Amino acid sequence: MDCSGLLPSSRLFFYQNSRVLSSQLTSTRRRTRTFAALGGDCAASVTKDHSMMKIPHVLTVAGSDSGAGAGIQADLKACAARGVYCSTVITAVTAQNTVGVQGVNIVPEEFVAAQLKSVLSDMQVDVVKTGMLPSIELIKVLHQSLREFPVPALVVDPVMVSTSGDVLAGPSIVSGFREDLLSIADIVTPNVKEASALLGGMQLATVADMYSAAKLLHNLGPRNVLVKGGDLPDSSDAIDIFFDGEDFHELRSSRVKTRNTHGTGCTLASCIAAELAKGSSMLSAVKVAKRFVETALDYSKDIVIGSGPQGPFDHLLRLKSTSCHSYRPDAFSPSDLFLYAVTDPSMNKRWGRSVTDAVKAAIGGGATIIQLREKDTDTRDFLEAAQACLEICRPHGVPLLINDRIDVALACDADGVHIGQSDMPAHVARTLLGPNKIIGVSCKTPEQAQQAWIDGADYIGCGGVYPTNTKANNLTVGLDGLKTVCLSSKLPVVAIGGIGISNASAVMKLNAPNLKGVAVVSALFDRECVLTETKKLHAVLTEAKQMP
Ligand SMILES: Nc1ncnc2c1ncn2[C@@H]1O[C@H](COP(=O)(O)OP(=O)(O)OP(=O)(O)O)[C@@H](O)[C@H]1O
Ligand SMILES: Cc1ncc(CO)c(N)n1
Ligand SMILES: [Mg+2]
Repeated sequence: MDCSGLLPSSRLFFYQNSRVLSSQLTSTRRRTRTFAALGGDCAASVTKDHSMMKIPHVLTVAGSDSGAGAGIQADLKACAARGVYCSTVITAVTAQNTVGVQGVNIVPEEFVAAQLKSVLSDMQVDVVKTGMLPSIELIKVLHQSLREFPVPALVVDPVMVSTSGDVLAGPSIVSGFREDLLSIADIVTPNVKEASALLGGMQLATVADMYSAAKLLHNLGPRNVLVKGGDLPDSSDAIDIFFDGEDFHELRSSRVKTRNTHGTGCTLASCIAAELAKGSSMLSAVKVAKRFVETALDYSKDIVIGSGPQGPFDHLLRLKSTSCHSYRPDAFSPSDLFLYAVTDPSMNKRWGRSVTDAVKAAIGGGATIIQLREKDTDTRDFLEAAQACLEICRPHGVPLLINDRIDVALACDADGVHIGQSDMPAHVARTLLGPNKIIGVSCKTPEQAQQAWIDGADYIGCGGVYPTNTKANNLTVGLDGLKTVCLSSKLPVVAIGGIGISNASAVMKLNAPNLKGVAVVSALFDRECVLTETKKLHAVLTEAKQMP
């Protein structure tokens, strides 16, 4: 199919030769035989407007993996994880899973050409990364497109054999790589089997062989070579050999013990491309990419996806925290504020109990949300306490919030934070924590409540309602102040400050529809039996709720 039919011809003409040079790729040493980039015109004028932002852009030309561990899907995830835009030209659709490759359907040449033209004629691609190129004809199509639409850099991952041993591009492809792509590649990244195939079947069994292969491959024309040793037999480290034509670098990382290594090669190449698009030098791009793969493998070593011998890993380092053990279906429900327990290390110390025992007892008594307020606790101890408390809270579906410390909340993947007026602004916390975490803000006035809403908070903590010893120099707002804040905001409110069994009912009788509960410290934790006190308070609140 001819894609020019899709565009008005004048527009197509307009787009031809539209290129913006970005990053230092263009200013670094480039051989004349690599693609010379053309100067700007219409697209350049767009990016000259300083209110517009040029986004680093990788185009991957690769195959689809239905299991989404490798190929196009790995490339998209790797670029997303590295903060780079990724467009996609699909060369083949594979039926693939953790067992192996069950089928390959090659996309017709004309349609690969059409995809290439669509992307390259319009979008400002910084780096093209190639993966599965299953026929010599497709290599020719790519070569031709890159002539027509030059790009600043080309990363060639010469995909031939997957780690599962399945052939993704037959031996006839070798001449295509050698004749058309290697000479224009800024880097080529074969695994040991692919390096062997590109070198006519050379034996590659040791690290020394990888050095020799890197040198011989460099003679075929790429500016840099990375021979990847992920599949090197009998090696306890994951060793890759980088050669830039002058110096060798032996890049080592510890070998992560995991079955989840499907797509490491695609990910590594995409990550190299992403770093280049951001302006990195080649060696630092390769080092960052290798560290990224190692980190992602280590994070994902225990996850189970599929039943075959080789599983995918988690590029975004997110899946474990949303697994069935720890997933709370609702990010935040205002009814969680009903009986809000706030811990205090000095009270726990006074009564000789650990924070975990305190949290267990509070949940046992009916607390609906827990806030860890570990003032003056070392960061390391705070994090350990938070991790231990999360293990208690999660099975009960009780959210755990961290007071003040966004870093601790992020580190332990807590359910959210509670922040005061002098802590980090709520909108910054929201950016750091993402859309799903709970953010509560202490407010004493309608203005502060308004700001909390604007900043994306989930609830307001309003107080001190009554005088309290827990917080020094705390201004008491009283029931009137609480009511004013409740009426001024759409956000759910929890009342705090000097509230206990004797006065909780009076607070709830305020009858503001968005007043959802009370937060308590001393009334639960400065007592001998947390369980009993929590139960009593729960009963009082339940009764108050039932009153007309
Ligand atoms: N178990 C592991 N632990 C740490 N790093 C690894 C491991 N396995 C592979 N790597 C690294 O991952 C990168 C990709 O290497 P590998 O040799 O597996 O590529 P590949 O065979 O092309 O991958 P695939 O075909 O699975 O996409 C290399 O940097 C390699 O060192
Ligand atoms: C589509 C595709 N590309 C690359 C690889 C290499 O891992 C794979 N398994 N599948
Ligand atoms: Mg591998």
